[in-house]
Amino acid sequence: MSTTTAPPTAAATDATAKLYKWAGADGEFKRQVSSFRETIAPGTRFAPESGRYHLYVSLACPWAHRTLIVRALKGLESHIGVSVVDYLMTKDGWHFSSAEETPGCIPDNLNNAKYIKEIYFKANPEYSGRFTVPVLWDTKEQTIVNNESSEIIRILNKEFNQFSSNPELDLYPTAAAANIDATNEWIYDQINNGVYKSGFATTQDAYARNVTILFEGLDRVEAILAKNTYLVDNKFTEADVRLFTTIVRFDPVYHGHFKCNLRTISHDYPAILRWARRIYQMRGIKESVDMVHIKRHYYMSHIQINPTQVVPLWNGPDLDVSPDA
Ligand SMILES: N[C@@H](CCC(=O)N[C@@H](CS)C(=O)NCC(=O)O)C(=O)O
Repeated sequence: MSTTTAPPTAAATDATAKLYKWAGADGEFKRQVSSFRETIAPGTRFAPESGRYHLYVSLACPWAHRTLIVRALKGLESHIGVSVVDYLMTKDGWHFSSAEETPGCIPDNLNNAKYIKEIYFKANPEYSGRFTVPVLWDTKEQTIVNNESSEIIRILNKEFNQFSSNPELDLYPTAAAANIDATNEWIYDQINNGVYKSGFATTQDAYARNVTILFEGLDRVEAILAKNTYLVDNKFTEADVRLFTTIVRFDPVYHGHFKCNLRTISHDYPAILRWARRIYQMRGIKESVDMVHIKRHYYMSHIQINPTQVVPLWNGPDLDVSPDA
């Protein structure tokens, strides 16, 4: 098979053009660096307050899903509001729909935006990056505090304990911080972002390299979870949350849509499956998993890789089964 397939320039559709914008000239997908990187802390411009901050999320997006999970685990639902975009990403990006139009959606009742990009322009009229979710919005300063999920989950974990119904849960304990950071690094590169690097690769070489590295990462996780209940120090931490949102999408989406098909979680990774079931069954987590949004988003939005927009039937393994079964 050719390893140097050229982009179909003349016949390129809008969607195809977008795909090639995501991948570099070397065929490798490059994820943009997030641009709003403030934190929330007492005595600063962004002080912790109940009802002041708002999350803009997609139920489909694994990065946004992390923030919803931490919000639920920490019991912050009545202190931090949420708007949920439609699963379909159009050429103007994420947009809002009513719950009647698309069940699960929560329109933007704060800024009355129709598109997520309006939130970015409200925060910075000169903004020129991608319009990604999650977004942590400050209703007082009328700006975006942060749009990087890995930082938002640390903010939610630590800065709202006075309002939290579960303040004793610490997903990033100091004693485990170095191990969590080290684990996050390779799991992000090989797995969380690895599925995208496989699925959005535009050359055979880039795809084959990344999919191989991805499965080496999953094998490494399987070996850890065969001996441990959780990824780091045998305690449930943010490292587990960050991986969970990728694993829950793996068989129903990444295996087919992103061609990550060397193995499945269901059949080939029993320890990962057991771990995923344990997490899925924690309080508040299964309610955050919306397979309709997840499957339709990927299969219907990325028309450059699925032009028919047909969505496969299978939802992946049954995560309601007891992890000890
Ligand atoms: N680094 C960001 C990545 C967020 C991200 O890439 N979100 C995707 C959805 S899964 C998005 O909104 N993409 C829109 C775009 O790139 O135009 C984070 O972890 O928060």
